[in-house]
Amino acid sequence: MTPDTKANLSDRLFFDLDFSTGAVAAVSGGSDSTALLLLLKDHIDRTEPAARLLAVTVDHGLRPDSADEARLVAHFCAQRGIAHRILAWHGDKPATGLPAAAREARYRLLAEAADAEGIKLILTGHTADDQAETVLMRQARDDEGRGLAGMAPATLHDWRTWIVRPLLVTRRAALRDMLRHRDIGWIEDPTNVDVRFERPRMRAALAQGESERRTAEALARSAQAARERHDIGRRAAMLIDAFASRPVPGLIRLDCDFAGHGDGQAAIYALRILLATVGGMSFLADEARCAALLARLRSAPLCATLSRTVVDARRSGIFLRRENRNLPDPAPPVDNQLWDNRRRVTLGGRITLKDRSGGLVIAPLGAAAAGRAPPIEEIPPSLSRAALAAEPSLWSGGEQLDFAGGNAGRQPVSIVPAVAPFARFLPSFDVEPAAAVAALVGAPPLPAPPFRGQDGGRGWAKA
Ligand SMILES: Nc1ncnc2c1ncn2[C@@H]1O[C@H](COP(=O)(O)OP(=O)(O)OP(=O)(O)O)[C@@H](O)[C@H]1O
Repeated sequence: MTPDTKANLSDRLFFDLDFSTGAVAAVSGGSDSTALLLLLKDHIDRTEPAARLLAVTVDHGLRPDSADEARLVAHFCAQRGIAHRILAWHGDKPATGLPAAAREARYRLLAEAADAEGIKLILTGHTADDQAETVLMRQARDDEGRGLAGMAPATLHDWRTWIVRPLLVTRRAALRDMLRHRDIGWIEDPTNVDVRFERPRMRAALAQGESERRTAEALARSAQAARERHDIGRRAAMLIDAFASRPVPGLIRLDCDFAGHGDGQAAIYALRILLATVGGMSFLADEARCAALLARLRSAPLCATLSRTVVDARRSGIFLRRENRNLPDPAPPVDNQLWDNRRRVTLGGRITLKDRSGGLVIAPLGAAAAGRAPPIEEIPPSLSRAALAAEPSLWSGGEQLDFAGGNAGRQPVSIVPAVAPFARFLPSFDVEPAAAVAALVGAPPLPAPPFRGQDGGRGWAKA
């Protein structure tokens, strides 16, 4: 690859990214993330030399060589004048679900590194080959639905840091050619060929013939599924805007007409998101069960529970509230913790030693305190009280200080609503319904998107 085409490539990959707060590049030292770092450095040097660039390597401590590999990346960065940090994953490593736990820890550490520098953008080196593997793995698991969209071009982490995958449209072979041309080596992670794991198995299977055709087909399928997923999210957001309201914290009311709306598919998607939000679930409510519930809601009053949410349909509306079971036990507030997945807890600067040493706890408001809440017009008091009882409240020595529906901001702890299924990871496909639900439940608005202007063909949904 000539220097000229390299410049073209980096411009095409990064031209629309907002580097105003800088960027963290997630670099494992493999070919993809090494290429990402070089192209990014080249782009920033040429177009935005004042923008900060920080490379971060996570040492998962899962292989004997991992610390040495992280130091190799540090050396590589030092040679090029790129700031670099190594972050180690401490703590217990689970016996099952290790790749998923490692990924969670990796994104948490990357986000902490970005936060510490005031950076709002993290870039990873996922390629078109990774995307094809993801789609084929999901297909092999019989996930024929919207999961076939694969990885989103961007994902919002913890409702505040964007993780962007600018290489998602670029083939690994092209990146490796670029590295070879510049005489730059990379680390081969032995886990990538360890067939005990699903992805290496898929990679090996893909390499066994017709790989180009199968990859191209998988990518086309993914692009189509991404369009469909964005579209249904947009329609679901319209229904949420039009039919849902929040009479009191913890209680969502849907107009009865929602159940009979002509766009049944979007109504099911909206219901899946709303049930997960109200129930504090990190994944959407089951599609088939929501479809059945919606059908029943069309014909009769009912009271049912799904996704930890009580669905109480009456003539005056369809009401959703968190069921009163399995609420979190009273516990001292922890910074950036999700309480019941429904509230984000942030410790303010004014928190004192006494507060920290056990004086403060977060616990459900409970039936007694909820019973004292004033009635709300047109809302059956039994419903609003049951919803309020499951809301978090701040207590000190048995005395109730405030609850999340009140003016919690004046307390040393802020407890703000979160959109449970998207609170940790929000794929860009779902920004429209996430924004609609955030407005509904009083969660903070979404941060500005990571792309400037048009989406550069990434399938990005503008919030
Ligand atoms: N140890 C690491 N340190 C920093 N970044 C990493 C590390 N491992 C992976 N990454 C980042 O994640 C990208 C994808 O890596 P890889 O495909 O190995 O991870 P994955 O677990 O399959 O992906 P995902 O994290 O989305 O599931 C890399 O290109 C790199 O940007």
